[in-house]
Amino acid sequence: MTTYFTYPPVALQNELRSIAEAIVHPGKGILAADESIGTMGKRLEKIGLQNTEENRRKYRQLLFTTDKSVAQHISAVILFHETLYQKADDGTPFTQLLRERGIIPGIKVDTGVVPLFGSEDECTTQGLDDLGKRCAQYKKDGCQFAKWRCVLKIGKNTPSYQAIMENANVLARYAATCQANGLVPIVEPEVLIDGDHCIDRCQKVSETVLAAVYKALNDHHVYLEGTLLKPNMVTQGQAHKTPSSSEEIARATVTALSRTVPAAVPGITFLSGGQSEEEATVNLNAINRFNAKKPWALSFSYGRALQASVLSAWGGKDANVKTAQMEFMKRAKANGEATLGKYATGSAAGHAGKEGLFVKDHKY
Ligand SMILES: O=P(O)(O)OC[C@H]1O[C@](O)(COP(=O)(O)O)[C@@H](O)[C@@H]1O
Repeated sequence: MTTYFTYPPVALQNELRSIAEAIVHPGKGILAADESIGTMGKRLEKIGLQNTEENRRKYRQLLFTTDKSVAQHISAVILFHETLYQKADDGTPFTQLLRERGIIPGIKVDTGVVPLFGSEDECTTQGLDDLGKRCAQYKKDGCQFAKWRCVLKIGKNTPSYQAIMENANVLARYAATCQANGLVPIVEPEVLIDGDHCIDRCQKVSETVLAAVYKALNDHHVYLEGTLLKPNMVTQGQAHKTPSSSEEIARATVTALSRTVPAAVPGITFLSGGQSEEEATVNLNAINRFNAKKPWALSFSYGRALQASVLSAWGGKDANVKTAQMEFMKRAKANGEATLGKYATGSAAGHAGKEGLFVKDHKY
């Protein structure tokens, strides 16, 4: 086995590291607004809107024209390809709106999940073929980071060796390609919440998956200081009978991460994965309050848990835009406080309340 390789140039290392560190600045986290067209359709359907390009544009405009003070809690936004090139009503490109607010634009670069042949309904994520070319273009167009999501499922026999190894390797190839083009890769191996498993099983699966991911990142010479991890929190399955407390979730999550994620990684930005807005905030707060060795920033990269109240307050009506933006501010502030372990439970009641955001058998 050869261990020879060349380090990326120092200037590239510094650039990647400083982008990653800015994203996980204390008190801040990421808005994941990169829902693919299909997923966005499901969100819009809930408020009675058609999944048209114009409705998707109007919704993202609402988010990105929120008062500039939102940048006290939101450091970065993940965009979908279509959104990156859209403009506000007055012609201002969305990327400019974000930059004016001091928010770093990023881009989802995977092209979705596909089944793994011969597996028990497991999948891998595709999009590697022209990734280098797309990353180079996205960097020119103002993106500073990228995201790629892999999905692992807990079942009696899953995740399988095949799924763990394939997804770890594809994440590593993606991460290396991003770094070669000046983009910080957000590495997202999501262990789904679907199932009736207990929290211990989720912890063991998360540890096994993360250990494989970091082995693959090392094999592919990925510069860890210029990466971020976007994992699931360690929780019981959605259909498990007894719920875990936020302290139990914090203990299991921090334990799994400390066993597998190198200290060189600057930050861990959790996905919300179907938790309600309040649960996602309370659990992040508990994770940050949990007393243990935690060498990385622990923050958020929430999609549903930052947007459920915004969407329901908006309801597709121009007259509700300001109220919906207030909801966004409220959740951003609450999660910002949670990154510091300073969120007071229940202090940011939202329009969507404690509504569960889990989508059973969702085909990602
Ligand atoms: O549209 P897709 O590809 O299904 O993406 C699903 C969503 O999952 C995420 O990775 C995490 O979102 P949640 O916080 O809602 O779990 C988002 O970044 C993304 O929008």
